[in-house]
Formats: sequence, structure tokens, C-alpha cells
Amino acid sequence: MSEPVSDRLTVSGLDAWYGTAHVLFGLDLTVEGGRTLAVLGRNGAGKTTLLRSIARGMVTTTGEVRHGSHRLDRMRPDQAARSGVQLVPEDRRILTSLSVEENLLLGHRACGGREKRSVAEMVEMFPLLENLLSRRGFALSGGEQQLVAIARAMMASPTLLLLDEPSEGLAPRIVQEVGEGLRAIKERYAVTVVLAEQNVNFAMQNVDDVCVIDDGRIAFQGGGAEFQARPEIRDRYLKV
Ligand SMILES: Nc1ncnc2c1ncn2[C@@H]1O[C@H](COP(=O)(O)OP(=O)(O)OP(=O)(O)O)[C@@H](O)[C@H]1O
Repeated sequence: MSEPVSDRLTVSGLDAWYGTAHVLFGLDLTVEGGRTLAVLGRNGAGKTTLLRSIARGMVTTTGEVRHGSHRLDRMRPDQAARSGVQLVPEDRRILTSLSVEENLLLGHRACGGREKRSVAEMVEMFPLLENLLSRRGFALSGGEQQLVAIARAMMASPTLLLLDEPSEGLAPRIVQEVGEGLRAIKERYAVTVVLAEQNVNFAMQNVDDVCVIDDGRIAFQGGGAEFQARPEIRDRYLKV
């Protein structure tokens, strides 16, 4: 059974810098609560930086980032995490000396006051985890690491889940498992998802809305069907 719909994410006039390098320019973006948005764009377009700007990590920003009643742009990364924001970074950050189960339980540290999710719930969503629970992080494949990283983020009962290139470098079977897990998450939990992707086909199977970033600016924002109906957007901003 689904939980009630979660809060809207609104980004207004967002600029971002790494030191003196200005990489995002005046981004305005809305994701309605409970929807899934794909952020598409070429290498270096600014997808990761947008996710970091929302989760408050590693980048300096101006402008507003609101999630429900929370002003994320005024928070430190740990505060944003406790408020319900979870970022699964491209490098996944699995702790190699801990078992999969121990990695998953680390997710509880960011629960804030929300209900803790169980390892058993994660296994229901990602069945491949069942036989991996006692395995150490160093013995996981890239795909297995991705499943553990998403499940660990879900252990914190996030209301906003940010995924950075979840299908990158994965075998087709694992890409399928990631997609199925995402759909199970959306059916079961009230969570808004923002997914940065280069794999347009994977994105289109798993999202409601699309935003295309080009050189740090939003080039397109709309529904998945509208994006699919306008191949010129793909040709102009996504082809290499
Ligand atoms: N730590 C950093 N310090 C300085 N510049 C950075 C840093 N991280 C990213 N950049 C620059 O910021 C711009 C946006 O990078 P970002 O990683 O957000 O793009 P991306 O769309 O996620 O690309 P990719 O698909 O290659 O990950 C690029 O020009 C990149 O070189």
C-alpha cells in the first residue's frame, strides 16, 4: 500500500561554483511530490552539481532550494540528510570492510525522527541482496554496490532520493534490478526521486518528468511524453 504523497522540491535561481569556477547558472526547477525526474545532459553539463547543490555537498551555491517546508540551501549536508534528503553518489561509497547488512544499517543514522526501515524491506525491493547480506563490501561487484547504496539510502526513510548515474557501467541484468527496485520504491513509499542519467533509455523507463541541462543551464523541462515527442531536444543536447 502506498504512503501519502511527499513534498514538492523547488529550486529557484540556483547558481553553483567550485572555487571560482561558475558551473550552474540561474536554474529554476520544480518536482512535484512523489514524482520522479530525470536530469539528462552531456558529460560536464552540471547534473552531479545540481544533485550536490540540493544535498548541500562539496559546492558553493546561491539561490533557493526548498523541499516542502525545509530550506535546504540554509542547511549543512548532515542537516539536509536528517531532514529527509539522501544522495547516492556516482562512486557509491560502500564501506569495504563492513558487511552488506552493516552497510545497510548505517542508513539509520540519517533517519532524523522518521521511522527506521528494515533490512528485510530492502530485500523485498532488491531480491539480489538476500544472498549478499553477510558479504563484505570489498567483495561486491559494481552493480551489487549500486543496489546496496540505493538500499542504504532507503534505510534512512528519505522523502527526497537523489541518484547520480545509477545505471552507469552496470551489466544489463543489474540495470534491470535497479529499475525494478526503483519502481518498487515508488509504489511503496512516499518519496520524490531525482535521477541524473546519461542512459536516456533507462531514464525513460523509470521517470515521470525530464529536465535537460546544457552547459549549466536548463535547456528543457517537461513531462516524459513531451520529451519523447521532441527528438530535436535529444539531438541537440544529448548526442555526443
Ligand atoms: N570538484 C570540482 N572542482 C572543480 N570543477 C568541478 C568539480 N566537479 C565538477 N566540476 C566541473 O563542473 C562542471 C559540471 O560538472 P558535473 O560533474 O556537475 O557534470 P555532470 O553533468 O554530472 O557530468 P558527468 O556526466 O561527466 O558526471 C564541469 O565543467 C566539471 O568539470
